[in-house]
Amino acid sequence: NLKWQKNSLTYRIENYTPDMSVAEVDDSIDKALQVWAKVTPLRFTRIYSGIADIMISFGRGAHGDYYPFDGPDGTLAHAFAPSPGIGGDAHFDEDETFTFRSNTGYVLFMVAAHEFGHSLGLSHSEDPGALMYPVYSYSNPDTYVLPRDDINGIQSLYG
Ligand SMILES: CC(C)C[C@H](C(=O)NO)C(=O)N[C@@H](CC(N)=O)C(=O)NCc1cccc(N)c1
Ligand SMILES: [Ca+2]
Ligand SMILES: [Zn+2]
Ligand SMILES: [Zn+2]
Repeated sequence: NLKWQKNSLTYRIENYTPDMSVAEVDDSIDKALQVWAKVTPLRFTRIYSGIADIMISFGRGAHGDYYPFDGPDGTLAHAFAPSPGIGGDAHFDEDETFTFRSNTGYVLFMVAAHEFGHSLGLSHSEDPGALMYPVYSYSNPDTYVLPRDDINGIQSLYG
């Protein structure tokens, strides 16, 4: 499945990382989804039980799928392309240190925004300035603007 066949998607935060407060995780996830909602007709609704399109969880090592995490650094998170079941789900490696706003550790907002690009059907970009570039880089979440390459990518799917 290249993309979601609906514009209204649900998400559920299944568990939390001890690195940040609940409010900071909630805010990071919400802002990361808004990055994509701002430039598409997509709308995200949070649910607190049952199965959401985008199930969000933190885990370490083997965590229930065929893609075990690898300890600190390396893979920070992964997400599955649109499809029923695990499609859209985003998993974050608990062996990383996630932060809210500081640039020590990985800013959860940045990692989540990247992962949700995958959840919506985007693959990696070769543009080093793109959010979907394979390698993490820090940007201030309060002033973050989605790069043109990513806008073009997501609007080619949902524009
Ligand atoms: C082969 C994949 C499972 C790698 C994995 C990824 O791309 N997940 O979406 C990943 O965690 N890549 C690291 C690569 C690295 N350690 O620098 C990453 O930072 N990806 C997340 C990320 C976050 C924010 C921005 C960007 N550009 C990339
Ligand atoms: Ca890791
Ligand atoms: Zn996983
Ligand atoms: Zn990625």
